Parts: sequence; structure tokens; C-alpha cells
Amino acid sequence: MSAALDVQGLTTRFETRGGIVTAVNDVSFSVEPGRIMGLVGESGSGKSVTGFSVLGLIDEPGRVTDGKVMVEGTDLRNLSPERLRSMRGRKVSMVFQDPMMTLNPVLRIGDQMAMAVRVHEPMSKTKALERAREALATVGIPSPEERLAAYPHQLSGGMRQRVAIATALLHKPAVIIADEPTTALDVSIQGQILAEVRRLADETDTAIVWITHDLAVVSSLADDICVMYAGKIVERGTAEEVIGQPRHPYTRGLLDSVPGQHAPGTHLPQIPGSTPQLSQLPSGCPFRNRCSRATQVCKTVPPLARFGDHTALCHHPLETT
Ligand SMILES: Nc1ncnc2c1ncn2[C@@H]1O[C@H](COP(=O)(O)OP(=O)(O)OP(=O)(O)O)[C@@H](O)[C@H]1O
Repeated sequence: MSAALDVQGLTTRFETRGGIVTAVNDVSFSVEPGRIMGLVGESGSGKSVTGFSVLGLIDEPGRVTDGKVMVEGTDLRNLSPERLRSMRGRKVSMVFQDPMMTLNPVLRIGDQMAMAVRVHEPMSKTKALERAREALATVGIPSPEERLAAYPHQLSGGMRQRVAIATALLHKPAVIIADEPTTALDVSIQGQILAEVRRLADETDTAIVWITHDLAVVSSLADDICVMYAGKIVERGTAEEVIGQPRHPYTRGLLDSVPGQHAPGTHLPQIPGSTPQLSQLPSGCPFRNRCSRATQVCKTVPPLARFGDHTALCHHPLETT
């Protein structure tokens, strides 16, 4: 099957006071229709910048300096600003942590969704409202008809996020990039939304990139996982492989620090140290200063260790767990 989204060698740099930093460093991944790819890592690892780079939404002082972003065979990086705008929202949409990044507080849900439909497809308002109602129903919103007449502030946080997801779905995009959309919601609402998103990917064939720092979320939702550290994808594989048999010591550390898997009262292990400043990365493996398996060789660039399609960028990948 050909990929809905195929990202190759994506590199994004920021000019900062401390010099040029590479926030996304030669990142490649692809997502097939109907699959969910979890992009995981600690804060500052480059997940959001990857999402924004895919959509061509990086502003000064940042710049995408390299790479291809193919959506259904079209390289978004080669498009004029106009054509890129037309692809955005139509072929590839983004859902943010804060739904109010998408929603306009002073417009009724129906009016703003109908506007979003008609930006890309000329049609009557009645038809556009019908499309909006269908999209609300798709994400499991009860009484969608009534919600069309509501203003965003009249909805709960979970409902607002569902409306934002429904808005992203209006044009049946090939790809949705979702950046921590459930992080601010309570756990039961988060669970419901994740179940709807899973169903949505299965039923609509939309390819979804789900950005999160929470491995527990991706382990229940994603088909495939890419683990990011200091701007690089350091491990990738199916969710089953990465969660069941992590190969990179960083992924092992992330998994060990997921709450709920240790005996009550025991201390939750944490990865020692903190995410390094991108302007002060050590030579070789960027994780080596925090890694219990590090040796002298880790001062050199790590090779890609392969376990079938499951890969880890590491000199000393875990053989068994
Ligand atoms: N506007 C900016 N100016 C300078 N550097 C930036 C800017 N935005 C991002 N960066 C750099 O890119 C790095 C990665 O940021 P990014 O937001 O992608 O991390 P993240 O993994 O999504 O973390 P979080 O979960 O906290 O959003 C930052 O640590 C920072 O060094």
C-alpha cells in the first residue's frame, strides 16, 4: 500500500541567541492510510516542530532547510504558498492541544464549520451545514444538530476538542496531524476520544500522526511508534514491537517511568538528567550522558541497529528485555 504521508530527511533549524539549533534532524517516517503513528518523546524533543514542519507552518526564526513531505504523492515543500494553503485543511489537517486554536469563540459551531467547508469547496450553506453535522456525528458527538447552534464556550473541553477534530475531518483529509489533543482532558474523556479516533482511522482510512509525550496513550492507540530524542527519531517499529520489546535505552527509560505498572508505594524510576539543550548536545549519541549503557564508542555517531523493520539508533541496543 502506498503511504498517505511520506516524510524524508526533514530538517528544521532555528536561529537562536546561542547559535543555530537543529530541532528536527533528518527525520523520516511514513504513514499508510488508516494507520495511526504515535510520535513520542519528552518535552523539547522536536515533536511539535515536526508536525508544524510537515504542514509548512514554521515561521522565523525557524526554517525547514531540507527534506520531502509527500502527501498522496505531492511534495508539499515544492508548492506555492497558495497551493500549500489549499492542501492544508483539505488534504492534511492539524488538531492542536488547545481546541481554541481551531475554533472561533464568537461564531456558532455550525457557522464556523460551514465556513471551513466553503473555503475549499463552493456549495450552499445548507449543504455545508449538513457536512458539518455529519462530521460531528463521526466523532461521536451526541445531538449534533443542536451543537451546530452552540458557541464554543457552551461546550465542555472534551466536546470542544471533538469539534476541533470534526473540523479537521470536514474535507476527509488523507492525513491528520494531532498534537497532544487529549493531554488537557481528564482520563475518561481522553479514553473516549482515543476510541473514536481509532474507529475513525479504521473507517475513513485517514492516516493519523498522534504527537504525545505519553507512551501509555500511544500504546493503546497507535499502530506504529516513532520515538524522538533531541530532534532525531531514535527508535521506530510497530507499537507491539516498541512497547513489548524496546531496543533503545531511551525508550526503555520512558516505559519504566510510565505510572501504574509498579507496586503501590514503590519509587517510579525516572530517566536521570534532563533533555539536553539543543545548542549543547554531546558529540555522538545525544542520549549518552543519561544512558546507563553508554561506553566510549557512544561518543561517535550511533549506527541504525535493525531488528527486521524495527530499528534503533544506538551502539548498544537492548537485545532482550
Ligand atoms: N520559536 C522557536 N525558537 C527557537 N527554538 C525553538 C522554537 N520553537 C522550537 N524551538 C526548539 O525546538 C525544540 C523542540 O521543540 P518542540 O516544541 O518541537 O518540542 P516538543 O517535543 O513538541 O515538546 P513539547 O511537548 O514541550 O511541545 C525546542 O526545545 C527548541 O530548542
